[in-house]
Amino acid sequence: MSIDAMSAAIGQQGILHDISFTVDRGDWLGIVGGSGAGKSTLLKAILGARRPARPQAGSMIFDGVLRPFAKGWSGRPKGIAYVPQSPTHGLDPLRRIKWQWTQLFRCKCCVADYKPIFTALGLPDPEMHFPHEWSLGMQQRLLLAMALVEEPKLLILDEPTSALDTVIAAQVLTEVERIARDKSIAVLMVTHDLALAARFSNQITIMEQGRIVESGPTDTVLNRPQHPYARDLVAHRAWQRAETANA
Ligand SMILES: Nc1ncnc2c1ncn2[C@@H]1O[C@H](COP(=O)(O)OP(=O)(O)OP(=O)(O)O)[C@@H](O)[C@H]1O
Repeated sequence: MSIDAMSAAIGQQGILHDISFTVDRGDWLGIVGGSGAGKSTLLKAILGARRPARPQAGSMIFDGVLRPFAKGWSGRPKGIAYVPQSPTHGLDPLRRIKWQWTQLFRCKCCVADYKPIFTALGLPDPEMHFPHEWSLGMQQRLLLAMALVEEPKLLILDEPTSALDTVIAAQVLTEVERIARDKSIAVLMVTHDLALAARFSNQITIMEQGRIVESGPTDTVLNRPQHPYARDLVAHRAWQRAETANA
């Protein structure tokens, strides 16, 4: 998948400016930025949303199809799976988990047996449970499982560890990494945590105020950041690691 020269605005206010990047199948691109950098807006545009920001220029190539952003598209393109930041945005609170799982197979063509992926992500059998009877972390893992069984070509993760403790987060993302590698899935992960992005991504893009300010292989971004904001992020990550090591 590649994005070329994309921009988007809310009314007269520019939100995204000249965004370009590529993520190939089997690769993992981490998009890192602070609050308000435009990360979620970018993901929404890729999924076809035209609100709150309206894409104005640029194009996306996914699965060999060129899509100009200005024309827009209705609905998430087939082959893209998306895990939202908040599990409450992805699950129906009034339906049992098993029912929601079954719907996946009615609506989409995906692998049928949930047990291997549930086991791999540390989830119990859903039995008769409703989403609120599972912790937020379990719900987030459930959404990951639902995304992975679609066997997408592109998996989009919006702050995938926000509801997970550090140990579970590492285990779950390591499992996602294994599955993505096995199935040649391209992963696009948005996070404010450079250390997390560095652990799983082979490419990193850093955004500030709607613009890409640094981009490249993870080692290069970490060892030779050029932009002042990227240098700050890298320095902060080193501080985080030192704190963790001293704890
Ligand atoms: N519904 C909205 N109405 C007006 N402005 C909005 C709306 N949603 C987002 N914005 C603005 O768009 C910009 C980008 O927001 P966005 O949510 O994409 O940032 P983000 O990088 O995902 O931040 P965070 O990490 O805090 O979720 C911000 O300046 C924000 O104020």
